[in-house]
Amino acid sequence: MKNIVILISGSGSNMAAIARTAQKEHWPDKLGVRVAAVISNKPDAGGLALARDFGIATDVLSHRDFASRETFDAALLARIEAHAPQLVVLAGFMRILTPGFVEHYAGRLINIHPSLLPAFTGLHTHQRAIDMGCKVAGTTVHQVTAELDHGEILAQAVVPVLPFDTADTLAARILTQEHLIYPQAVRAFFALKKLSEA
Ligand SMILES: Nc1nc2c(c(=O)[nH]1)N[C@@H](CN(C=O)c1ccc(C(=O)N[C@@H](CCC(=O)O)C(=O)O)cc1)CN2
Ligand SMILES: NCC(=O)N[C@@H]1O[C@H](COP(=O)([O-])[O-])[C@@H](O)[C@H]1O
Repeated sequence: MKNIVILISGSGSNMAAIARTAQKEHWPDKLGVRVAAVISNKPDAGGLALARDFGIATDVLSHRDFASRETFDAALLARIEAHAPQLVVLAGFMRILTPGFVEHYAGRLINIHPSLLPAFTGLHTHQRAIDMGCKVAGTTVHQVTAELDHGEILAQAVVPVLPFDTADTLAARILTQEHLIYPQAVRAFFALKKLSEA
């Protein structure tokens, strides 16, 4: 069985979209792939309850309990390794990961970012797009590298920015697209991996 570990910090709707797709498409039986665990750096992340509803193991490791990014990342890596993942998925995980952590998972660590990278790296992407007068916005699935939001782009989806959009209305429109492209990107990762091993 090939394991996926998903890291979250909040509501976990992208995690749930992946778990729901895995369930609906019978990934464990058909692909030999399963979501083995969901790990949050926030004890109150709503996504933890969602994961439990899917019968997925959950874990919490608060970054506040560590003196440095490096020590947090080392402890996080140990928790992830307990599930021996072939793929680590960041889904609303809101911590910048250290180069050592990223190096360990190079090529099998992905993220979804709510902008059309390379535009609007970092935070508050929706408001920044509105403030700039963008007519389109969107979301990007990318490989995670040490440089924030700069890894190889794997998938993107575009949405219109409407005249009276707020950050919340734009975020909701983007989220709908994220729930479609992220599960597809995860499935494609394993399909490509299978082809490369053939
Ligand atoms: N080394 C990398 N780490 C992470 C990446 C990446 O590409 N390389 N992607 C991010 C996800 N992300 C945007 O998609 C992102 C997450 C968090 C932050 C950030 O500034 N975090 C602050 C804390 C913010 C908070 O706790 O609310 C921080 O870590 O100090 C920017 C972009 C995941 N990690
Ligand atoms: N920089 C990272 C970032 O902002 N990620 C964004 O957080 C949301 C998570 O929602 P979810 O917790 O419901 O999946 C998603 O829109 C994702 O693109």
